[in-house]
This record gives sequence, C-alpha cells and structure tokens, in this order.
Amino acid sequence: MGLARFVDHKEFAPLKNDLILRAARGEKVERPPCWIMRQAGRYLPEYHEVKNGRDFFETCRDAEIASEITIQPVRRYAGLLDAAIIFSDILVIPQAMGMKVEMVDGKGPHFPTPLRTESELRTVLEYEVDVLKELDWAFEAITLTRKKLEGQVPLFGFCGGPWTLLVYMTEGGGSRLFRFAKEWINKRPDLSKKLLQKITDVAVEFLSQQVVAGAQILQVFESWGGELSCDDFDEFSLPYLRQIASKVPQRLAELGITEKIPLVVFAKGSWYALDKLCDAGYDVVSLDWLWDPKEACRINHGRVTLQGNLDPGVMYGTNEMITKKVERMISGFGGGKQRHIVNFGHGTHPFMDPEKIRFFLEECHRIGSEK
Ligand SMILES: Cc1c2[nH]c(c1CCC(=O)O)Cc1[nH]c(c(CCC(=O)O)c1C)Cc1[nH]c(c(CCC(=O)O)c1C)Cc1[nH]c(c(C)c1CCC(=O)O)C2
Repeated sequence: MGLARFVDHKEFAPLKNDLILRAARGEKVERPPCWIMRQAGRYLPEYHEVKNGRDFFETCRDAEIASEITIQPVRRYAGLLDAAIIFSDILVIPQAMGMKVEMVDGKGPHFPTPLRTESELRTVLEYEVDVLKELDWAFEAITLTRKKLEGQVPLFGFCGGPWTLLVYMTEGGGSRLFRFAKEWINKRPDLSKKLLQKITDVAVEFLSQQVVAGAQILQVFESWGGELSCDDFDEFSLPYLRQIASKVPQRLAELGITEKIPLVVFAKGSWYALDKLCDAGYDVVSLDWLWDPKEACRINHGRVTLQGNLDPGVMYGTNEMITKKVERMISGFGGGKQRHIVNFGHGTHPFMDPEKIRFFLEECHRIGSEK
C-alpha cells in the first residue's frame, strides 16, 4: 500500500456550487447541472494559445498549463458550467505501467511498442507501478487546479476503463477493426484478464489519489465498451468497472477520506449493459446519444443519476435546432429536476464553434429551470 501525498483539504476554498454533487446523490435540484466531455481543448482558441505548439503530454505534465487549460471553459462560460474536468488523458495509465505513448498531431495516440506477444504482455504484468511517483504530476495539477478554482465548481478526476486501455495498449492507437484486442480476448482470455486486473488495480489507486489531491467527483471512460458483444462486456469490462466502484471507496477510507465521492461511468456504445451498469456501484451512468432518454429512465427506474446525452453533432446546427434538441433531452429525462446531469453523448469536436456551445449551455439553463 502506497503512502498518500499530504494535501490539506482545509486550504481549499469552500464549494460555492455543489449542484452536480447533489444531482449525483439523487437529490431534487433547481435545474440539471451542466458540463461537457472534452470541454477543455481544441475547439477553444485560448487552448491553442496556451498550448503554443507544445507536445500534448508535456502540457498535461505541466501543472500551471494543465490547470489553466482546465479552467479556460469555466472562465469563458462563466456561471454556465457546473463542473471542471482536469486536463489530462486516459492514456497516462499505460504510461505509468511502463509503456511509451506519443500524441501525434492530427492523428491521435501512438504506442511505438504495443502488446502483441505473450512476453511483451508479461513484461507489463511484472512492471511494478508506483502510482504516486509515476503520476505525481497529475496529482500536482489537480491540487493546483482545485486551488485556482476557488470553489467555483467541483473538479472531476478521471481514468480510462480497463477494457478501453487494453484496446489502446494492444492496438497501439485508435482502431477500426480491433483486430489485436479481439485476438487477445479470444485467444488468450486468461492473460487478457490478468492485464485487465493489473489496469484495474492501477486505476483504483490513481482515482483514489486524485481525490487525495483534490478531485471531488470521478469519471471512468470506457469509451470502447460498445466494441464488445454483450457476452464479452460481461466478461471483459463489467467485472472490472464493478471492482473500481467498490474498491475506490475502500481505498479512500484507508487514505482517511470518509466523505462520499460520486462515481460516474461512461461505457460508450454498451446499450445492452445499461441495466447492469445501474447496479454496478456507480452514482451516475453516462449515456451516449443513441439512447432515447425516456427508455433509459424506464430501465434505470431511479437507481442512479443519468448523464448525457445530446448528439454533439447538433452543435453544427442552427440555434433553433439546438433549442429543440435541448427541450427533448431535458423533458426526456423527466424535466431535469432530479437524476439528470446534462452532457453530450460524447466529447466536443475540434471544429465546434464555442459560441454554439455557449448557446447550448444557456438553453440548458433556461429550459432546465422552467416550471
Ligand atoms: C478515448 C479517450 C482518450 N482520452 C480520453 C478518452 C475518453 C473520452 C473519449 O472517449 O473521448 C479522455 C480525455 N482526453 C482529454 C480529456 C481532458 C478533459 C476534458 O474532457 O476536457 C479527457 C477526459 C484531453 C485530450 N486528449 C487528446 C486531446 C487532443 C490533443 C491535442 O492534439 O491538442 C485532448 C484535448 C488526445 C487524445 N486522447 C485520446 C485520443 C483518442 C486522442 C486523440 C483525439 C483526437 O484526435 O480527437 C484517448
């Protein structure tokens, strides 16, 4: 068991807006809280200005820059966003596990030596991961961001889901066919599960230490969930997502944090798993835009708070269209006064107009406050 970095939470300013925490707990709220996956990043001119051509992971590792980028959308959309999410990436876990990951401009992540052989995989299994040491920069960025936020909104910590990280580690980057990841789970399910377990152990420690550093709510991004069949999701994703939800509170208690930290899971594309995800130990289940909110609410039956799920592509439309889709979303989730957090069904795109996103947020506030 590693030690904790010492961060005195009393030095953090009191939270002025706890709407998302209340909604995650299932309380009745005055309007649905709003935030957007990838709300920091390439669609914002101020992101490019601060990044200034630097390497992506270098910007993540610089606490000053990462905190500035995290706060940019909160500043630009003053009063419209109800959470910040730390500027980092899901691929920092594979890095902490000893793998090299580069971010290639215009192409996305690239692993020069993906896991293709048993001996390569065993090297990662045997690698002793010191989460506090390998990811110290991430914790430093969280602590600094939390201070700079001055209690305006809660700060999200996050990590990748184990299956999604296995995909990147074996494919070596984004993929269309998932040939190598599918080869691993279908040829060597035993070894695949060992890797998933190792990633899970690192994820539990990483998420818990993010809370020690100052994160107030956590999200697990199982972005490639929908590439698994229903059967395989039950075997290669769900058990590890469940473990994360049950072990993070245990680890937090060991680390002296007794307050309940809301946990969010986003398993993109795994529509067949909604019922099970509502019982997986998370407070919030995030939905992609393929869901009809009414149908999702029917299945959920009030067990968790649902997050989502506007098609991000609506941002390319007219204001009238945005209004119409926001109305449908909020009324679909029952009016937004309970068990709903507004979000997109996936992240922003680099081509989006920041003013459309402002309009979207304003409409969510207006429509979500009605009645
Ligand atoms: C799959 C995944 C990744 N990273 C992430 C996921 C899960 C969410 C999802 O499904 O989209 C998570 C992530 N990545 C980033 C954040 C920051 C916080 C935020 O949401 O604002 C978060 C939460 C920044 C980023 N992560 C990345 C950027 C772009 C970096 C740049 O070129 O400036 C940002 C702002 C790079 C990245 N990182 C990843 C990819 C595939 C890419 C390339 C994306 C692309 O080209 O569109 C892996």
